[in-house]
Amino acid sequence: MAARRKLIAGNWKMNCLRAEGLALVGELSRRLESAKDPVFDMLVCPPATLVAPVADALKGGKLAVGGQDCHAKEKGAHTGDVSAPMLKDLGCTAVIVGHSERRQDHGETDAVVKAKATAVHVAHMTAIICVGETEAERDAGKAEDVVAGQLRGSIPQGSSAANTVIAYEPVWAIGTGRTPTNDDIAAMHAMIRRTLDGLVAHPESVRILYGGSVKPSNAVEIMALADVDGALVGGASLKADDFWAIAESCR
Ligand SMILES: O=C[C@H](O)COP(=O)(O)O
Repeated sequence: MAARRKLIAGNWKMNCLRAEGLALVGELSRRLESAKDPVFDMLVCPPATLVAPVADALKGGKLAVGGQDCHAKEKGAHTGDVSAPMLKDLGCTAVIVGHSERRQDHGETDAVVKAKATAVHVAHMTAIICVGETEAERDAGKAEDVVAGQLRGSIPQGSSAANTVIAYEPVWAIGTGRTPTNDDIAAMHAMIRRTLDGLVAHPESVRILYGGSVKPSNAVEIMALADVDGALVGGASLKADDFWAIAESCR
């Protein structure tokens, strides 16, 4: 099996003013730059308002910067939106697409997510494509079918480990303090890996992140599961100590 380097990604969502965000990345960057041979890559995805100052502060360093969303079009009359080339222009290397909060709050369908992921690829960045079932879907025994359907609908042709990361985030685990059992996470990640066969080149090389109430106290066991190649962290990514502890849980 191809070695997959862990990715610890922080999704700040709609949090942080400038001073807070710059202090957070200052601390994380200081730790990352002085870490000896870290076994993980680290990425922060600030709100659109902070991408430029954060990217400027981190320029040339190891801590990468990404966007939380982008428009599918390169430019045009789309008030309030941000395009993939605009994020690239600021120094982003990745963009989260299809987060369940976008799917729920903005009605984003798999087709929309696929178009956005395509835009990210065209702009030469990595698309972090999010998938995950609701609690009702899990209770109905449909979790794997739902996630497989989202993968088939959201992953563009031409995707590979070089431009695509999958993030499995059960909707009911986001910000709730609840997580699936380790067996359930491992089973879902294995299913995702199987489903990637035929959708991406070299599926064994694609990183599959787990997201949903990851914190220092559960990170060691979750990061050790087969086919878990890192984490997409929300709340705990806003505290340098917690986010760093999650990263250090990678072996
Ligand atoms: O993108 C991150 C996820 O939605 C997880 O959020 P959370 O760690 O606050 O549960």
